[in-house]
Amino acid sequence: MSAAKIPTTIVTGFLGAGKTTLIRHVLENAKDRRLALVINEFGDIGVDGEILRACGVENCPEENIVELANGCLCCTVADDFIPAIEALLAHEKRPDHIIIETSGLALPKPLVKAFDWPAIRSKLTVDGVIAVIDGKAVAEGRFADNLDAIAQEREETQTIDHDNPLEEVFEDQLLCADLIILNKTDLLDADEERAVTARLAEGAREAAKVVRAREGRVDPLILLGLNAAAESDIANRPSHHDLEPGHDHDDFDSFVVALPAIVEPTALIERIIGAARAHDVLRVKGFIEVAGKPMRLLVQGVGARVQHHFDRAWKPGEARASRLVVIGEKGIDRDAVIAMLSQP
Ligand SMILES: Nc1nc2c(ncn2[C@@H]2O[C@H](COP(=O)(O)OP(=O)(O)OP(=O)(O)O)[C@@H](O)[C@H]2O)c(=O)[nH]1
Repeated sequence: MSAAKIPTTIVTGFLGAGKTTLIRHVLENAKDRRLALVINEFGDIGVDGEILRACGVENCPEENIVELANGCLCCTVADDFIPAIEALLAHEKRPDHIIIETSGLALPKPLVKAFDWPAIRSKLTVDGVIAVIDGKAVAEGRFADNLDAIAQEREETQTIDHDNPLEEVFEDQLLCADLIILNKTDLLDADEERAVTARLAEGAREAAKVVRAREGRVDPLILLGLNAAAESDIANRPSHHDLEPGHDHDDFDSFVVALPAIVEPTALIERIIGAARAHDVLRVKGFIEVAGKPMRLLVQGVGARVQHHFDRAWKPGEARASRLVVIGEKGIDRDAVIAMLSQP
């Protein structure tokens, strides 16, 4: 008997939108299914994989978590993605469902296309593309272009061209989605939420539903089992890059800042906020050693909104390195950011 295709969910969404948070919620609440994860990050440090491994849930054992750090899955489909999937399928127990977290800068469409390749098509199907949206970032105009103007341009010229690289990535992710999670609703007032919902509905495919969420808390029954077979529906998922080659993450830059152990988290958080404001840092994340503490400090910044908490104890023998990955637009003043973050 030939095995049924394994449903695979692609989770897309701009840097810091809440993809890892959403996946963590799925891991903790879909215990009836054996899950596998493929996690792709733009920066050099595998922070998302670390966070998800730290959940330690039985339905997603460590061997089922594959990390593809330092790259962008959409550009390395053949080199990285296919071998990762083959390795997952080689395990004795096949996963019931695979979840792929793409990097915040990845375009989902090339990945969906890979599911149309014979080697993958016979084994997997794209159950759905889920776009996680940072509602506050949209409300603040982070990806601003007037969606009416975009729709009109698309109608008139069949192309969508923007100066703002953030917007192109955001738009591509939205246009590929079967389901849109409007996340961070706790940061939106009623007017903002109405406006953002309307903009998402305009920018997305007609079939895509918008579901509101806080901390990615959405019932896995809503997220998994969409049966979209997106690989057979690629033509209906327009992209900025359909007519022009090239990829937007050339417009972004990432680097790692190594720090000594800190004494006081608040002072570091203030420095990160200062650097984010002064140099338009898009994303900061990493683990920090706090002198005298047995736990590692997880630091997460999305723009100037920075959160931190101790996520788990350092393991015996584990290098207690303090490293933050920083992502900004190309041309970000790397030295100035490093100097600001490194101040004693
Ligand atoms: N206020 C608020 N913060 C949230 C919510 N969901 C996630 N966050 C925070 O946003 C930050 C980024 O969340 P992640 O889940 O790491 O986002 P991501 O999309 O995986 O980020 P990248 O993989 O770096 O692109 C973290 O500090 C989260 O705690 C939410 O609903 N409300």
